[in-house]
Amino acid sequence: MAQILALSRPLHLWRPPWMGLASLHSRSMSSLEKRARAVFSAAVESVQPDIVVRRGLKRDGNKLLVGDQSFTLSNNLYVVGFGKAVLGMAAETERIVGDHLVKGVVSVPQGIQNTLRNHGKQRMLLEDSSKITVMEGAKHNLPDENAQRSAECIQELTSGLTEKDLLLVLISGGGSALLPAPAPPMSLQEKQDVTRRLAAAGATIQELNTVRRGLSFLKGGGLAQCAYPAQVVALILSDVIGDPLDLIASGPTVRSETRPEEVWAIFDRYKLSDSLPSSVKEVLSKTVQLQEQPQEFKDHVLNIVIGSNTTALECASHRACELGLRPVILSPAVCGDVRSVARLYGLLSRFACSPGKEPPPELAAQILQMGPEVGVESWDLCRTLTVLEKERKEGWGATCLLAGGEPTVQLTGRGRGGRNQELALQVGLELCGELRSGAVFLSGGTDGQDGPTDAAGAVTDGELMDETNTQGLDVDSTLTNNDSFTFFSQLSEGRRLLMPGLTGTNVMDVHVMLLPPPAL
Ligand SMILES: Nc1ncnc2c1ncn2[C@@H]1O[C@H](COP(=O)(O)OP(=O)(O)OP(=O)(O)O)[C@@H](O)[C@H]1O
Ligand SMILES: O=C(O)[C@H](O)CO
Repeated sequence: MAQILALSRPLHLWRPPWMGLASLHSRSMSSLEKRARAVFSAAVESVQPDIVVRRGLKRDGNKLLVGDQSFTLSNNLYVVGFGKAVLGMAAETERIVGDHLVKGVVSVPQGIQNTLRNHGKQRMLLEDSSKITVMEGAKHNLPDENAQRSAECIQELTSGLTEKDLLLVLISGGGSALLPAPAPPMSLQEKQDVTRRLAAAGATIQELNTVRRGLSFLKGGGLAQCAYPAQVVALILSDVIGDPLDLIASGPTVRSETRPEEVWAIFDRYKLSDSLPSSVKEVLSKTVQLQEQPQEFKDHVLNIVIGSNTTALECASHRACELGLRPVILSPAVCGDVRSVARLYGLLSRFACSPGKEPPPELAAQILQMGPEVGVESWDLCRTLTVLEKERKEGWGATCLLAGGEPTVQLTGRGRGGRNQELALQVGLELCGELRSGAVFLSGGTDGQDGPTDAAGAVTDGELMDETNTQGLDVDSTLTNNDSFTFFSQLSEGRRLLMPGLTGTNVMDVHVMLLPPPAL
């Protein structure tokens, strides 16, 4: 039972008993902060490329077991892949089924082999004897000539397969830019310009990839079409909310019914329709005759998600239990503006930690009202509130609230930062209200990068403003300039930054909020 210290400060500076003096405070906070970081590390570890491939591919002699299906291996195996995590996926695939592998081609980000080597991630690299050709490209995540050559090699390999062959397709985030195949007569440059303008206009990944599918002959099921009549098995590491098979890397193995009018509607929404090259209009004017697929064509493709944000949160939850925390998963689909998401987390921390027998009655309604704004379903919010209420009453340990997704930031400045660092800062401000509950918040990108910075995210708590004011930093100008990386780099020598380095995986962002029990 925590020692109850006499309330020797004005109420607005009140701190719960477990925080006590500064030295005790830093120790208890470092304990909570260390555990938040450990939970995040467990989340990232659980979706490492080798681990997800081992989870998705089982070997039983000459049988390859994927999901509930079994495929016969007889030196008939081919591998293609494209995405930021695909090199590690290919390395593990070759360790499992390399004895039946004829050949393969993977399209991976420019410079990734050196980066992984420099990060000591040898397990994510192919052996010198590998039968898989590694092709690097798509610098800065933009489709370029190198990536186009990779796509041509992948197309050439898949187009030559027969019904006796088995094609493993490894797919992860960043795959769209690594498999560029503009439908003629569009040029790569024209496709690149359209993609860049749409992203700059604020198009969501769903909109972006719907357009990409409409303008590419390999996306939207085109790759599976090339491989027919070979058996296709796509192993997918999802970096899109809801794990939509037809949108992850623009669904090259998922036949999509992208109609021209869908694409035009997106161009109209972002006011690009009147400034498109004629080649785009020509591609979209070709009426795509979507014949009813023969059943055997549908049967020849198996798409399976082998890792996602949900996977990461479930493993984070187990780690939280091991660390003496009580986990509750809110949702893997958090989205919307970081300010709204921060507001939700602030309300949830008050609901869980405000002193007294019951939470303030108005909080539950305010929290439920925010659901649509941040992409969280009402039943997920109700379930979470029920758990938080129950844990208030039992109050034997801190609650570990887990969530994931991909919030957005309206960029108004030219500073250096990322959505995870900006979210952590905004939540820190929420936690600095009159209730100093001792809550700790962490937001991190599972790929180890947050925006164009070396940080994955940051950790904040109710002491943030005291620390900031003591060190003379200015939060308002930081937020106006979207300069969260500079802010956290300067604050306490950067100790609040999350710096795991390149992780080799990507299942969007993970949010961890540790909520100590309320004082009675
Ligand atoms: N200075 C900044 N402050 C806050 N957010 C920023 C800043 N610069 C960029 N961003 C946000 O970061 C997002 C890009 O994040 P990031 O580079 O981590 O890629 P991503 O969305 O994770 O995609 P991928 O899955 O390919 O890594 C942009 O959508 C932008 O909103
Ligand atoms: O490559 C892409 O399209 C994005 O990472 C979404 O999967």
